[in-house]
Amino acid sequence: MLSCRYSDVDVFRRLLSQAAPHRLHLLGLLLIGLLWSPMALLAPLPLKIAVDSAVGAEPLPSFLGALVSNSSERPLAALAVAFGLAVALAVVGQVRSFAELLLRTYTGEQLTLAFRARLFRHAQRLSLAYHDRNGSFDATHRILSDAPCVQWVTIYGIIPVLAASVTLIGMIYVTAVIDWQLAAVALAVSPIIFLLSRIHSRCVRPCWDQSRRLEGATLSIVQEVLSVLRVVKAFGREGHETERFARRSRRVIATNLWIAAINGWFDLLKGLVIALAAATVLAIGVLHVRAGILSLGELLLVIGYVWQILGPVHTITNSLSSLQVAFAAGRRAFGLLDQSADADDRPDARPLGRAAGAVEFREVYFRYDEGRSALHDVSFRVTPGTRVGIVGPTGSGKTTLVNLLIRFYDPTHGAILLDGVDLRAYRLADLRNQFAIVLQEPVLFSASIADNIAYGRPDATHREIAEAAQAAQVHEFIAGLPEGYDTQVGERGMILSGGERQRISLARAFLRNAPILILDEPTSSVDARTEGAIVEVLGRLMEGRTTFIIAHRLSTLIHCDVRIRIDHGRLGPAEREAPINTRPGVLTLKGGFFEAFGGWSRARTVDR
Ligand SMILES: Nc1ncnc2c1ncn2[C@@H]1O[C@H](COP(=O)(O)OP(=O)(O)OP(=O)(O)O)[C@@H](O)[C@H]1O
Repeated sequence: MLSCRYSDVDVFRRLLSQAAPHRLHLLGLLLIGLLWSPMALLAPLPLKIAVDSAVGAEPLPSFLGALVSNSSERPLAALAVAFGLAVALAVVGQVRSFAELLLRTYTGEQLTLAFRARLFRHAQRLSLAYHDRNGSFDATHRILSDAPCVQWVTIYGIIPVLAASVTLIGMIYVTAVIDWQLAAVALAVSPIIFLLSRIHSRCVRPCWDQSRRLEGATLSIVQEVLSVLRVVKAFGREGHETERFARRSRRVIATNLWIAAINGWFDLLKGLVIALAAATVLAIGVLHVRAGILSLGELLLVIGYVWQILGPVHTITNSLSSLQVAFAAGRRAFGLLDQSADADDRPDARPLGRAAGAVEFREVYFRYDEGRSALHDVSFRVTPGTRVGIVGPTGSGKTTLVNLLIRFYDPTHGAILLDGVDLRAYRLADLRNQFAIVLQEPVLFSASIADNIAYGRPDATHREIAEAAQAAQVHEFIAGLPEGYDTQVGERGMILSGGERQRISLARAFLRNAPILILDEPTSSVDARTEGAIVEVLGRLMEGRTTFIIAHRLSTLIHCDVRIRIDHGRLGPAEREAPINTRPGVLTLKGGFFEAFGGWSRARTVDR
């Protein structure tokens, strides 16, 4: 499993370095947390003063004794001191909590945002093969649900543990000064509690890993169904999908129940140890009061401190066990981050300005993961500006061929050359800049029409956007909309018709002005009338660009110079009627090697 190879220490170390840029905020939080320590030490004091000096006849503690000179006023003054101290402690405590809440929320959100952004950036760089294998929701879940682990570990893990540790030391010291025997009893439980916590963490760790994994898989059903809701509704499968979701959810519930049972058992054990310690302290304390070693107020003070000692021990052990869920999430997040990106640039990767557009496939073989071969010994060459139609039965490898050209995947064997250089030798970003893509199902984003057209060239001016829209014959339609180019198209452009969406994506390709054009069945989702208009636009778009157009309809191939056929991943024989256009273009076959030279005359092609 992708995420299980990291130890808790690895995850902890890496989360700390992820949080490092916010160390000042975290330090502030720690200081505010440490304020808790003196306040906890002072908390039982009003009760001691009230019992010993207001009810009883003990003098006030020396640092307060100077405030009261007349002994007849002492009970009243002691009561006033106890009252004032209780209110002051409560107010300071509330102010401290308020400041802590604000700083904790701010820092927590910043930490999560930074980690999410890092994961999101990396998820976009991962290969399509990774996303094909794991499903897109897997990454979504890691980005949204697992990224907060960075704040769980730092803000809800380390800081409470450090603050509680300091409080613990203070409490033990003060208790020991008052009555060392009671302090020793309280202290004796700590190792037992820590031991129980350690066993607890070991038991619960694999369960949390499983729970996070199952939760991701369950939520992926929601994502899948909502993204294809039209189909689900059309087939009336809402009930089935709900049941599928419920079935997976039941497994999550079972795992979480198991975790709750483990937590419950260990809490019970820890509670029992703590209760035994508190009862022992009470019994010894009462004996000490009877023996005159302690006053009643001091006993109450010590009992207060003993609870305060056990409180931090509880906080520390609880924080340590709840860190397990954070570590499980961290393992998943780093599992994603450690996947190597798409296609990493070689150290000596060469820059590429604007390619001429000569493309060569040289004995290319390709298979997806463990699957069967998708391309088999494909070799052909086209000169710049050649318009290549790609035909073949469904599943024959047409899309795979263009996916390799864009370097969505690398060939398993062989090479693809652009302008005579292996694609892998170029900087990936520069290489991808050479392409404009128009897909069968146009992809629009939930933004304005202008933003959608400028997607491939965000720096384009309004005028350039309008010119591209004119070239794609969609300007008039856009101009007629109440908000024109600022019209928001909704999620995936759903407020527009298929033909309108396709023209906008053609405008995007015009604006991109790339030397190589990839068209994947660009007319298959529109009606015959729209198709005619789009084919005309395509003709202009292809001019001067090396074009690969996948099509089933012959009418879409009308502007092609050559046509190649793929069958079961192999390049088929040349199509006799291939060069449909009058543009110079020719096909030759040399054994298995298929070439298309734009410079040859059409006459020779026909003669062949
Ligand atoms: N992501 C993938 N993972 C595994 N196998 C895949 C993947 N994509 C495609 N294939 C397989 O590779 C082969 C070629 O698929 P490809 O999509 O290239 O065919 P195509 O000719 O474009 O089909 P169509 O005309 O139906 O779009 C098919 O057998 C297909 O099942």
